[in-house]
Amino acid sequence: MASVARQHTGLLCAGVLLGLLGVGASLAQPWAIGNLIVAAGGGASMTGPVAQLVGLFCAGALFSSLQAYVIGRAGENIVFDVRRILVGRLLRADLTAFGKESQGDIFTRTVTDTSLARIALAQSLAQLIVSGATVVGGIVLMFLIDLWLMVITMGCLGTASVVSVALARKLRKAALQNRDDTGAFAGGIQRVLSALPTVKASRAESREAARIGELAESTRRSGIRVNAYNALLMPSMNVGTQGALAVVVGVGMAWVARGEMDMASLTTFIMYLFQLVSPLVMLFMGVGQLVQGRAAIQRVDELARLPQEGDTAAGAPGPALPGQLAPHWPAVEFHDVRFAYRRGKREERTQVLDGVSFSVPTRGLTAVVGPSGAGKTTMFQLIERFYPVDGGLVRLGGRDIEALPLDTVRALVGYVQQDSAAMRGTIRENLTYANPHAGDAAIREAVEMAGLTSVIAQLPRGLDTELGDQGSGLSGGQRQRLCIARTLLQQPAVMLLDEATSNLDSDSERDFREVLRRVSRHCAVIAIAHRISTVIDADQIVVMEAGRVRATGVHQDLMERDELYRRLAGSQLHAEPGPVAPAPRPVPVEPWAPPPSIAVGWPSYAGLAEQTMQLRPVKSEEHW
Ligand SMILES: Nc1ncnc2c1ncn2[C@@H]1O[C@H](COP(=O)(O)OP(=O)(O)OP(=O)(O)O)[C@@H](O)[C@H]1O
Repeated sequence: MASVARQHTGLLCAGVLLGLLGVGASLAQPWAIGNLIVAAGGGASMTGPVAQLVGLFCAGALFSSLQAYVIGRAGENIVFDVRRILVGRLLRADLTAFGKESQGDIFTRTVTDTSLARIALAQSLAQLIVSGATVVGGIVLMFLIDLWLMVITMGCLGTASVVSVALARKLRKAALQNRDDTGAFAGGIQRVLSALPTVKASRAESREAARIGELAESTRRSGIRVNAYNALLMPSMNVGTQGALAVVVGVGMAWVARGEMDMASLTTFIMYLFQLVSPLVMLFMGVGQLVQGRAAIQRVDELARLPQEGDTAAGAPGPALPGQLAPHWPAVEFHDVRFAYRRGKREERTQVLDGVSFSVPTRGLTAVVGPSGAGKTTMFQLIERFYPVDGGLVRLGGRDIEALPLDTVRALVGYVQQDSAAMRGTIRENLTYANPHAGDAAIREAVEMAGLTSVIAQLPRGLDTELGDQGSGLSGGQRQRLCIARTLLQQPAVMLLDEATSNLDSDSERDFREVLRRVSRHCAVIAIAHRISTVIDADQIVVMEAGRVRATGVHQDLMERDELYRRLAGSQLHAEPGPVAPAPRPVPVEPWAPPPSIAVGWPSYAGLAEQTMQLRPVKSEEHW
């Protein structure tokens, strides 16, 4: 934050300069009043002193309002830059580090803490400088009027300052605690709001209300502590100035009575003392705000230091587009890959992949099956390079993915996640998310391929229908197909489908198998499937168990030689109603011709759609 603030030094300095000019105008006012008293007492013309006074009033008002505007503007510029940088760093954050943070706390740091930091960096800092200058200027002028009255004043104010500094220290600690408590409260709210149906279905409203109530209570307690220290800070200064005023008036009047001081000097001194009260209060208010702001700045800086995805190959030269994936290399290869997740602040390791090796050809359907927790999704996340491998090698088109720019890896690989992530926004925005330049014809065809045409036709605003958070407004199956269409529009070289058929009924699943077959003629499709029937005719099936590849082969082959596969397939194929699954049929792989670029890497959608038009129209939403 400090480095961002430094970029706005010009505006900040201009604000401070205007403030100092305002200070000069205010400090000259008692002197002008002194002149007025002398002129009135001596019977001289008062026009000059009155004009002086009016000029100083106007200049003071003008400079202080200009200062407020300029400083406010600098503050907004600083917070804008900080938020822009923060958002960029959050979106590029390393997933392991990101996963350790509470999203509610991240939200609080990005929105509220940046605002508090703005107040501290711009307003409070300027207030401190300007008020400090007023106090110092006032003290010097008072010193010139009378040394001993000044010593009395400094004694009272000094005592009050010692108390105030001690209070400011305590205030900072309390403010930091309060910011952390507010972050935890926001995290609690975010946690339940993102799972509201689960909360209701589990009848956990009261429990959650109590839990969040406790977080709110902690925030209240630390907030009260902040207020208490804040409340003590200003009066401690006020007591000092009031004490000084009482002593100065008493002693000064005695000196005037004895003829040791003239009335005009005492009046000017007292006016300076009065003038000190407000800047002193502002000074300590500024200290309070700055102290609270420092706590916020500390939290913003911590967030900005979130580790980033390492793009070791960001500037690496060389081929990057699908058209340049060497045809003689497999699309994806795993060589003895080992990987462990790191959990919690202590980075405890959970070994998930333990020497995984297999390869996927540039065309055709590869299915990955295995019991829950075997590491199938993790494998996909490594292909997307969400995490670096701990050992071994993942290759894409024959190249180590660590040596490819991240952007290229993610352009080459399309990923339909297990939980079908859709977002708030229109259906069109969701569809074109990975390819914002997709035209209407391409959208229509991707929608047709994913079997969404009739669903969208029934919506009043069609593609422009707004979806709620996480794509609410569509059924689970429709959301899943929306994500498939989105990935189709991306035209990837490798398409990863994680349980993409889990929400489809058996008729729709049959149609989807047909789509898979079509798509797999144009790119490598890797599909995780719990339903063996979806991938029974895959060109290759990889059986995973406990982080290892147990066997690879085609259905019939695996039925004969792998016990786990036989068990998985046997229980499902016998348990599932409907027609017996067809015998494995190798997919005819079309001769490969390297497409020139990602944009044209796929054949025209028209061709693909023509072959898949026979997708069964959806009769009702329930069927999906
Ligand atoms: N972000 C994470 N942090 C820590 N451990 C994780 C994380 N994600 C997954 N795991 C662990 O890794 C293991 C493998 O998970 P993964 O999701 O890859 O399994 P899977 O085979 O896809 O399971 P399923 O078929 O149920 O989706 C599990 O034991 C899980 O607990």
